[in-house]
Amino acid sequence: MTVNPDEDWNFYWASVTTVRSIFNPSNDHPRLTDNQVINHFPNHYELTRKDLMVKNIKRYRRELEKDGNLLAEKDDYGSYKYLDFIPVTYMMPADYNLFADDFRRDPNHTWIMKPAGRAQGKGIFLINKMSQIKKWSRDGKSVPSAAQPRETYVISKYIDNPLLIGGKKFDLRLYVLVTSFKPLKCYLYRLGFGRFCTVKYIPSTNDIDNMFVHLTNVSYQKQSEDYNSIHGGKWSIDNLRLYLEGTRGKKLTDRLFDEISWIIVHSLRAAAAVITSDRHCFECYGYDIIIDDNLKPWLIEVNASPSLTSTTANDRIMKFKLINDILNIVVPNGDIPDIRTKFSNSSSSPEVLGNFDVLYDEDQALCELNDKDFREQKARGGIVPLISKTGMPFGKTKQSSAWR
Ligand SMILES: Nc1ncnc2c1ncn2[C@@H]1O[C@H](COP(=O)(O)OP(=O)(O)OP(=O)(O)O)[C@@H](O)[C@H]1O
Repeated sequence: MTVNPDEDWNFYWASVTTVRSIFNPSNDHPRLTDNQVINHFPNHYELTRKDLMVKNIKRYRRELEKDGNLLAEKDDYGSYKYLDFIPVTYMMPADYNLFADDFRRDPNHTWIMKPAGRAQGKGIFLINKMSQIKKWSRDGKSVPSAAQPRETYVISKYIDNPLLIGGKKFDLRLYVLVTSFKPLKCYLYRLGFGRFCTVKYIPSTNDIDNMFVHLTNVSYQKQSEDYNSIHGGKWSIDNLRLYLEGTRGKKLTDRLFDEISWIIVHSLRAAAAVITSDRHCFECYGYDIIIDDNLKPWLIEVNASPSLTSTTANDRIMKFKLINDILNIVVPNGDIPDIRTKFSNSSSSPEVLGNFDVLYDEDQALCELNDKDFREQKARGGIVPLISKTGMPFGKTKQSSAWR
């Protein structure tokens, strides 16, 4: 759809395709006015395409490491101590040799192949033999041409020890609103949920073709004959949290949710270096997180257009609230937006935040670090000040307010 941004609108909830067209410099669109806000950043795909997200997080870690930043410290096995939150991932076919080396070192591990730019579980498959990837490589060779180049895939280490509830695998769908990347300001929604598989998880090598066991996407699970349309295979974060506190204890549960906040903030910081922080833009991302049975969270993917369709009555209420709460933050009081004072007036008061909590506000984080703390941190190796409003480093020592 082509849209003339000069039309009479102030707030646009657009598809990613429309946004691409609006920000495409070769299109003949007039510039957006100061009174127009839109729901995607121009190059959001730096975070929301699977391959680019991984590339940017890897670059972010490398840069911190080069700066001698303590955040990029590694353990004795060479893994990042604090920033090891994405499964080992390679681009295919570009990184084929690197992947092959890794595969040979640990030939019993299962890997998951995913087309970089698709969604809803489409085109995903699991492999645990080198012959399977060779076959994929051979089959693809006949297809690509200059006009239709080969689709990029990512291949990631499969998290084969997911935390199970009732014997089933699940992941978390969390909503994160970003109103600015530079400085970074982001909000976390309290009403996320767990999305469960319909079939019990059996970590057997024979079962790698049954995607009802392995993929938690609702769009996929809906096709299963075991799909329950009353609860839709979803469980609220509050209930999940209660369950985890009951089974694993409060301390470990708090730490898990702190680590999830940590992952979100650092993935956004990684993207902030390359995303155009256009002041007309805000974006609500759908974060997909898998928790393993050691209660370690892993970032699987960030979606630019998380589904707003509802599968159950509760879902409909939650999504209604989500849209309402986003609107209250980005268009406070229903006033005409003005990007010169973008979302600045009231966007942190509880009435405006609704079910959102400010997760990270770079402006505030920097201001609230007093000189002494800052100098001490610098002296300890130039650590980037990533400090919550309470003065505590995010995710490491105190439960962030977003989950209370
Ligand atoms: N490394 C992994 N380890 C274990 N499970 C994974 C891994 N990567 C993906 N999955 C499973 O596969 C599902 C689909 O993966 P992913 O979200 O990356 O693809 P998608 O098709 O883009 O889905 P979406 O519709 O959420 O955009 C995840 O929800 C998760 O259940």
